[in-house]
Amino acid sequence: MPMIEVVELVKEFRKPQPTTGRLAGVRQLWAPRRTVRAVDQVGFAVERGEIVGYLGANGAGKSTTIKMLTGIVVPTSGTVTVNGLVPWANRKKHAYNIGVVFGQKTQLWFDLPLRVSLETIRDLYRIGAADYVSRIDEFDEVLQIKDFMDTPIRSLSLGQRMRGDLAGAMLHRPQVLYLDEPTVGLDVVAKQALRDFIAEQNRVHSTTVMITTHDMDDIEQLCRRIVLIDRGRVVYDGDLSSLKRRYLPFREVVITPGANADTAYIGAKHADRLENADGTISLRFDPERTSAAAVIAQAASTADIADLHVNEPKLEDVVRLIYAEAER
Ligand SMILES: Nc1ncnc2c1ncn2[C@@H]1O[C@H](COP(=O)(O)OP(=O)(O)OP(=O)(O)O)[C@@H](O)[C@H]1O
Repeated sequence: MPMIEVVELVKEFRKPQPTTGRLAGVRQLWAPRRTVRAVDQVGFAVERGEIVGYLGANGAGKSTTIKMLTGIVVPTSGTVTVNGLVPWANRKKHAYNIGVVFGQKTQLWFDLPLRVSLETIRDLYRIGAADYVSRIDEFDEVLQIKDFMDTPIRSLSLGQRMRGDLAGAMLHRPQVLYLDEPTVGLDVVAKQALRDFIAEQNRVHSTTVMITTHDMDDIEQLCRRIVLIDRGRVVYDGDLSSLKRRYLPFREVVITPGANADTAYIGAKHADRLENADGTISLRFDPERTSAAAVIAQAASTADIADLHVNEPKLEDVVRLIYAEAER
């Protein structure tokens, strides 16, 4: 049985029609309501131990889906089971199965030191004293939370707070971890610590992870599988490399000609030739028709080459393309 199973999930909200002109804000209160379908027949299954990137443009329906998976929001129709439980119907039992981190807001007690927040979580989940100590030691190895255990949450830097939040979310060893924009606003060092921690929890404890993020490095480093939604519907579900191939099927060899090379002859079969402003020449090819090795060998036989490199499609470009399509 999959760890997370989502079938024909729908969530509709009633929203006032947008109003414009004078006193628009006040008139909005009486504006007729319309139904917005934030999540539209979404379905997917996640196996234990998978890390899935749940992606989509702003307003695509990511957070609403995660809220239904965590049990905070009840769907309009459709079913969800997480480790065999319906999240909104079995809230208490379900809470033991999941950990949640929202990058935008903390789950910890703002005025209390991290230590007190973690001890409160320990007591809420009835974690034994020895387990608590060993888990804090384990978390500290990557997150270095012991450095600021006695600082109130409100005085922590964002990076420290997020490390504390992750420790709090994983303290009861949940089977599933939901992360909503976990690295937003963090510096590179803090981002890396978070990613290392998530990868390690997944590797050591087979924690199933669902992550929404606009940070493509999070995805590249953590997720092999992507579920992409657009206007509430799943438009792609598969591995990262196929996603790149589907949206950016071309690769290119970029050649810097030698000083005396006759650039007019640089080319290769099954490759389109583009002259770049910096004097380099791109040979763009479809990997289904030819290979980088063949393109390089032919180009090298046509002229003297000073340097070359192969450009792989970047996830960032793929996602930019998809999000731009979604906005049209
Ligand atoms: N409580 C709510 N009441 C009314 N409409 C809502 C509510 N929550 C979400 N929506 C609407 O549902 C749609 C999807 O929103 P959602 O927050 O799930 O998107 P998202 O993909 O998480 O976007 P973002 O990346 O901007 O967080 C949007 O049109 C949003 O305005």
